[in-house]
Amino acid sequence: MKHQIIVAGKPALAYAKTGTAEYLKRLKRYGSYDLKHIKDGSSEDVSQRLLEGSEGTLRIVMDERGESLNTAQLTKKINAWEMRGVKRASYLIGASDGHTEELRQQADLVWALSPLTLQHELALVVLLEQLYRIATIQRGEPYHR
Ligand SMILES: C[S@@+](CC[C@H](N)C(=O)[O-])C[C@H]1O[C@@H](n2cnc3c(N)ncnc32)[C@H](O)[C@@H]1O
Repeated sequence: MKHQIIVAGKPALAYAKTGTAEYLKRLKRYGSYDLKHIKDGSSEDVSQRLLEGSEGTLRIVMDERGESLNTAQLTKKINAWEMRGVKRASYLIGASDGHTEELRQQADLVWALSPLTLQHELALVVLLEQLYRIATIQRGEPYHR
């Protein structure tokens, strides 16, 4: 399965840029993980861009109100999607005002990394670390303990 991560707004925080670059570099060994930044704006505009950008893919909407899953549960879900023949998944990170209800309704999964509201670039780094962790679990490598 190919993974694309779409984030609203340009990268601005130095620590997040470093973390993002580190996990994207690590993920290269494991498959296709593409990061796209889209223009920031109102919740409605950003959600519309996220909807369009993820057209035809499995949609995972990142949102603190979503389902709380541990890493093993997420790994199982990704394995099941791959078994079902899903070719592309999109992980959608919103802007300061969050996602519209319409976008949440169009999601295959609304996933909360935690019940805390995270700055969107920090949410991106946590998401990438989890995707890396899941990729190592799928390969049977010892990163996850
Ligand atoms: C600053 S947050 C937006 C908060 C906004 N007040 C809301 O109601 O959603 C920006 C984006 O970061 C992501 N995000 C923040 N915290 C998250 C969490 N705990 N789990 C998953 N995604 C999160 C979401 O995609 C969110 O749209």
